[in-house]
Amino acid sequence: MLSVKNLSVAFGGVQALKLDHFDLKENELRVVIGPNGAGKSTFMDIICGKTKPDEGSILFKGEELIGRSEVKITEMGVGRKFQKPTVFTGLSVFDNMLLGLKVKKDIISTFFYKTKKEHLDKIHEIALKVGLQGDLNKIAGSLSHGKKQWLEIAIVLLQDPELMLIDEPAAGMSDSEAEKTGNLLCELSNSHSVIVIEHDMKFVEQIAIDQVSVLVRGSILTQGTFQEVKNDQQVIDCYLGAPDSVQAQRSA
Ligand SMILES: Nc1ncnc2c1ncn2[C@@H]1O[C@H](COP(=O)(O)OP(=O)(O)OP(=O)(O)O)[C@@H](O)[C@H]1O
Repeated sequence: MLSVKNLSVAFGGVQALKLDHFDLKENELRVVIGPNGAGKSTFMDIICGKTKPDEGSILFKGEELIGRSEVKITEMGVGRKFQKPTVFTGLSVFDNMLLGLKVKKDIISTFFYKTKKEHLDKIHEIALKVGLQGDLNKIAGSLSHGKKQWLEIAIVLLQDPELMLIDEPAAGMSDSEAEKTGNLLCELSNSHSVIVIEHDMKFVEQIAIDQVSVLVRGSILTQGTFQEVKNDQQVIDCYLGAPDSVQAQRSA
């Protein structure tokens, strides 16, 4: 599904990413963890075309992503959810989802657009999937932080992505919202490939049904099951044992 080779980028002389290789299988859920500044968001920014790397290759279903625009990469089937919700807070949940639909958006099509039954069905199906079926008429700005995040995930799903990139989905959520989000991500991985960046190790444990990759100073330090990674002395030294890690804060 995704094959990354020799990917690197530096910002003003600071090497933000230097990945030898990174592979993701179809319908795999990969969690990427690592300290602040390790290059996790930069990695996702490069995959989705937001940041241009200095060198490297990213093959998505055999096609090169490097050099393509963000719009083209989205059209190819890569969806990105950023950490901070970016929904239109003055619009209803339904209207936010309608705007997220994958439909022709040139001026003529937009002017003559009428909501089609298949689009309505799709909005309702995805609202049900993310747990927003009872909130479609609510103003998005009135939703809890957790529900705003689910709306963001719904908007990504409306683009029919095959690969979903999800940045810190559980940040700022209550325990019950985080648990529901974890269940949703595991369910989504039955039909999508998913890469999740996360700091919260309790949440990582819930969603780490496949492999966890540990990124440190722009490179993969190690990769394995949750238990393998959690007990890896290098990971403890570089990340989990650090005084500012979420793990440390939770057990303090
Ligand atoms: N646009 C940019 N311009 C300059 N430096 C950048 C830019 N984006 C990222 N960096 C730097 O690249 C490095 C990697 O940052 P990145 O945000 O990818 O890390 P991260 O692992 O996602 O961190 P966090 O967990 O705090 O979100 C950091 O040193 C950061 O300051």
